[in-house]
Amino acid sequence: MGLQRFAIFTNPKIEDVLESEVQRVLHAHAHKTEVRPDIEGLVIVEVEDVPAVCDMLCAIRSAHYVMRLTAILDLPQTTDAVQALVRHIMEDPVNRLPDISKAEFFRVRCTRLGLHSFRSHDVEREVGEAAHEYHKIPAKMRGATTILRVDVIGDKVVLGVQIHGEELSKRLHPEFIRDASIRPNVAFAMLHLAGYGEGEVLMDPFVGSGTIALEAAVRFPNNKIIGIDRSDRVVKGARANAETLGLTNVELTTANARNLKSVVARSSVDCIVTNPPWGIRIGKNEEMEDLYRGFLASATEVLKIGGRIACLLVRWEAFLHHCRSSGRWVVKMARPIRTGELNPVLFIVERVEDTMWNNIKRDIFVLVGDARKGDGVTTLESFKKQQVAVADGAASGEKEEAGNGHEVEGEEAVEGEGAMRPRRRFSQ
Ligand SMILES: C[S@@+](CC[C@H](N)C(=O)[O-])C[C@H]1O[C@@H](n2cnc3c(N)ncnc32)[C@H](O)[C@@H]1O
Repeated sequence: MGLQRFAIFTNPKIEDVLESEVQRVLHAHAHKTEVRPDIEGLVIVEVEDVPAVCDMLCAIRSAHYVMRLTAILDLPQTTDAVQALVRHIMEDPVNRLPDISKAEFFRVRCTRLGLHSFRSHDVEREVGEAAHEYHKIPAKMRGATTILRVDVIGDKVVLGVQIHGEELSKRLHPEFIRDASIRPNVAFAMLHLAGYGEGEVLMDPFVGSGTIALEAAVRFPNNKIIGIDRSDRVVKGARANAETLGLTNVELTTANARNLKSVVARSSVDCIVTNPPWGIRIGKNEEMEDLYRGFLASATEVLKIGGRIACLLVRWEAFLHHCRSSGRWVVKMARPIRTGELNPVLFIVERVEDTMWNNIKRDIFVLVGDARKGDGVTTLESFKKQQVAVADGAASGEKEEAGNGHEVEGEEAVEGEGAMRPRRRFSQ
């Protein structure tokens, strides 16, 4: 049984998510996986060429598309780069031109990332003409099931034959898609990075065409998934997508993301995964800030303690500011994900115990105790007085003693049954 190399593309900066899914899905069949640091978005897998392998690869949800890999070439650094590339391919067509000899029709697709003096369309046209000349097979723009790929990523060119028709990441929008929709493979990565799992209630308060909610509903058919959008038209479109896909575990409702309590009970949601409006074309800074502040305040009410928000944002400063200043959130991750020409940042924040507690903790000390259990803390003023007493105790060398005996590192809140004691000086 021979080995075959496949090139799998996703959005740049989530290659690690793709690689781990490839390893899980292909399991023992994958001999080697490789993330190429010089080619953004690419994972290469060397795999046993068994019949089921293509089906397994097409089931990978963090992939945009998969190709049987023919060659990786350097892009000629000349003014006629596309023509020079075609000449280079045709010097050794057996090893460089993807094999489409059995196709009835074909078309060439090019994804281009980086700064170049040509367009994707130029590559598609020039390589298409050369392949047609060589294989004597007609090209067809619509309906061709054989897709020869020539992807230009920076100064590298990846050549191969796509092993499926439509892009895998077009799977969730059979009826309706918005301009602002993200791809399902990005939705998969957001859910994965948020640690969303079996049995958890998920909410997307800016659901749009439903990408994130539908992706979660496919993966976790027994979970409860709630999608909200303020537009009736959009909610109808997302419902149509869910119905066509036969998904029955998604509730889609018209509502405002600033008032999530109108849809779900307090502390009933485990995870919010969403991409709110980015305010690229419209939306003043203040409007976006106001929206993010309102959404975070509302999320605070419906999310359980320990629950997470995964939020993909372009103008993220206001979101981060509100997270930090409220004291209710701990930032777990900030990771840019390339989507088209933009680099939005995926924030993952976790809902932590108590506002007053965390604000004060940030100022001076982490204290042992739990305000909710009535450890003598009722108001901000009384809490501050205790701080002074505690600080005095620390200065005089009073011994630390945690109620539950757990050592706590860094910024984590300290929980326990014991009296409030100074644990660790804080700097932020
Ligand atoms: C960027 S789109 C979401 C796209 C979605 N993730 C998808 O893949 O289709 C943002 C959505 O938020 C909705 N929206 C804007 N403000 C809102 C608000 N205050 N409450 C609820 N939805 C809102 C818009 O109608 C829009 O559909």
